[in-house]
Amino acid sequence: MARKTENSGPSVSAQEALEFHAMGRPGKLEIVATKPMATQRDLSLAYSPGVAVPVRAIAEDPSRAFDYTTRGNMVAVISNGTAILGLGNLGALASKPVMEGKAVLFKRFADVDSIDLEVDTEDADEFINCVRFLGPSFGGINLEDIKAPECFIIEQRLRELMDIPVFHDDQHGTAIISAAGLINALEITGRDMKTTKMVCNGAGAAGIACIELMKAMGFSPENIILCDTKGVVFQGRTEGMNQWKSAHAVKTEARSLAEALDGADVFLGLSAKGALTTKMVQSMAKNPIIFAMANPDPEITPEEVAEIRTDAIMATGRSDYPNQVNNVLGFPYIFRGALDVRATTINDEMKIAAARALAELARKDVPDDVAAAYQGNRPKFGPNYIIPVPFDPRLIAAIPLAVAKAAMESGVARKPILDLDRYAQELSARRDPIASTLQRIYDRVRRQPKRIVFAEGEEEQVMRAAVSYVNQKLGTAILLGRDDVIKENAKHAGIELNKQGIEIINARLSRRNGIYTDYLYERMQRKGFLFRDCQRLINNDRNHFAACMVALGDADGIVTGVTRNYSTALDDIRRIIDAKPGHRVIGVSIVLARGRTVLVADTAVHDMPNAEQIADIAEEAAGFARRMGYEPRLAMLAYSTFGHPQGERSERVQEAVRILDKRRVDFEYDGEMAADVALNARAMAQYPFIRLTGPANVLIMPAFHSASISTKMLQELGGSTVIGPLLVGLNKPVQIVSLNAKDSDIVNMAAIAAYTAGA
Ligand SMILES: NC(=O)C1=CN([C@@H]2O[C@H](COP(=O)(O)OP(=O)(O)OC[C@H]3O[C@@H](n4cnc5c(N)ncnc54)[C@H](OP(=O)(O)O)[C@@H]3O)[C@@H](O)[C@H]2O)C=CC1
Ligand SMILES: CC(=O)C(=O)O
Ligand SMILES: [Mg+2]
Repeated sequence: MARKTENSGPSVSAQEALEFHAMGRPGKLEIVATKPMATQRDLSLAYSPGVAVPVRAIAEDPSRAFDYTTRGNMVAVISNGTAILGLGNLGALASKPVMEGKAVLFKRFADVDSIDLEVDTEDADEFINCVRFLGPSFGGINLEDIKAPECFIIEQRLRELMDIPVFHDDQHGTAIISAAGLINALEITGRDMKTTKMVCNGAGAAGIACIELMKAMGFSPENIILCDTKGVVFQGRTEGMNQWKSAHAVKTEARSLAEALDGADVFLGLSAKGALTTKMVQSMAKNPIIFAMANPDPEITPEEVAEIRTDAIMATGRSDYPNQVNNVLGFPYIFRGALDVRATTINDEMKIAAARALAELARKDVPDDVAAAYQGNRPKFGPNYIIPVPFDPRLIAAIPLAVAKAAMESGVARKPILDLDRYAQELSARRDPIASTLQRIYDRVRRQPKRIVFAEGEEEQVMRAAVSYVNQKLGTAILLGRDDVIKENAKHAGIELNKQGIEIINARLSRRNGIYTDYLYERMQRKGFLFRDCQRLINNDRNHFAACMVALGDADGIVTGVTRNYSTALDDIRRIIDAKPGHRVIGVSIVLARGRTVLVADTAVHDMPNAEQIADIAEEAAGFARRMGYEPRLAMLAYSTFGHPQGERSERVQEAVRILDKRRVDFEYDGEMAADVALNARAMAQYPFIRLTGPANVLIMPAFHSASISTKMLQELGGSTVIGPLLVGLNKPVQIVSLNAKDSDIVNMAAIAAYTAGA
């Protein structure tokens, strides 16, 4: 039975939420140029006089706007803030964080560019008049958080006036996702749509759209009873009615929700917390299907249902129970498919196709690389798994493909896709693997929380990271430092440390101090260290103390580095923690650039590795790539490609390749090659004998300096995100952040340390 999952979704404090939105550049998105803007020539092309040429071309043929402007991949998220989430009418400006949030989810999940527009009027005509003229700017319009019944009028009029998709997500997104869940719930309980009896509680934006879609899918209108605050919407009712409710009024003797539910198969809740009672659930048919989707609190909790029935299939809108019906499963992918065929609208066929594709995905076996998105529990189609989770990486290929196909078949695609297999591949390439990798890391740590030492516990960003670590239910955060200094600094920064899961340890006062000193002395006595040197290090140096904690099992991992440079911190740690037997300690950086992720090694440890060491680094990096969920394709990089031009440094890399050949390793690798050949399929095609099946996703650098210089340049000049270097190959999990690391970097590294601490 569906119960709240332990170590469920992250809980965040109000302070964290505000800091998240305020940090760096306020808000959640920025505009980035996709063309160079560096030279006079660039400016002449981008703006006057060059820009006049596409202007004329578009004036002659409007479809050219898709070739020369952002229109084809750009969606506006538009609201007037009259029904912000479940918070009510708080106005256009207050809705901006939600709309910015949707804009970035579009990008994150489906690589759709998006911008939020908040329109400050509650008058439907004014709103329509404002939005109707925006068509030239966008490929689609996502209306959001506009209250019923105005939302129906607004959407209907804009659909008539505009030749691009206009889609109110609170209506249709909800309808599509709940339809997908329902298709599967019916299948599991052996029901037929035509004869299934459904009661929908809530006759607003979501409720009305849901039952309209259900009817379009095959439910019999006479089997669906709609209820609102006044009870059943029956034919002849006059109180609290409007034309949208009237359209679904049925002939029935039932007047209350309780009466309507007697013997019903399905309850769809799109109303309010607590609207469904256990008594009503008791009266439903065998194997009842209960979707209690009110947010944030459902109409009835899964626990309440479980108390009285064991045969129910239960879904909610929340992430902390199985079967989450959430619109993020839909809108990015639905628009992706619609944009890719330049659809004029999102019609019922496309909605139904999305719902069916979503439903089908839940019935498929979950492959390894997807199982991780499910917190390591490989879900199996059944009552507790009727719908995929938002982080399921298969969604990006499955849903847009289905939507695009339906658009073509129903005649609303202006640019049909001829090669659908190729389209499916292009869709998969859009997925951002590191985001799902980090999510997987967080999810697993949540299931197996770990004690992580935050060695520089007196630093403000470290304290914030520790709080975030605990709030995200990743485990216990141990702050090393002087109790009074930590508390004073925390007070000054407004950080609340007084919570379960945060421990403060003062090395000098710790009862383990003597044991750690003995341990360090044992290891260092023949390396020129006196006992008193070791005592001083344990008392004064937090890295040494932290490393002893981990070495002797008092903690699971360490994160450090904000007050020491990388190599000093690593030297401190290496006095106490060795390499894993048979492994080499290396640094791997994860580089995310334009939706692409590559791992780069060795970015931390070996200054000028010899051929044997380069081969070891390659093996270590390939193993790490697999642990992160990538099938490695390694390029052994040099300034030359397959012998040209010749030089001693390239020969070393060639030798490393021969060593890997002899070792008969079980991953793809080749080299030596230059970075452009490794990363660019066209450049690679000039070498038909190459053994890589595609562009490399792991780059093995010939030396530390090239690794360090290139990753830092990518970060500073290329706008790439670089995570790491992550330390790989140590016997205990330790991660060292950079001197200027932010709290979010520190938490990521703490989570990675916890993840590599294993089960
Ligand atoms: N899980 C998901 O993905 C989503 C969930 N929702 C949830 O659905 C609910 C409704 O949202 P939305 O349609 O946008 O809101 P609207 O304001 O448009 O509609 C609300 C409807 O619910 C009815 N209602 C409210 N309280 C009760 C009650 N106690 N018993 C019966 N009916 C009630 C109202 O009745 P009346 O007409 O008489 O006022 C109205 O018909 C919210 O809780 C929202 O969180 C919404 C979108 C997505
Ligand atoms: C989920 C959503 O869109 C809402 O609650 O409004
Ligand atoms: Mg909404």
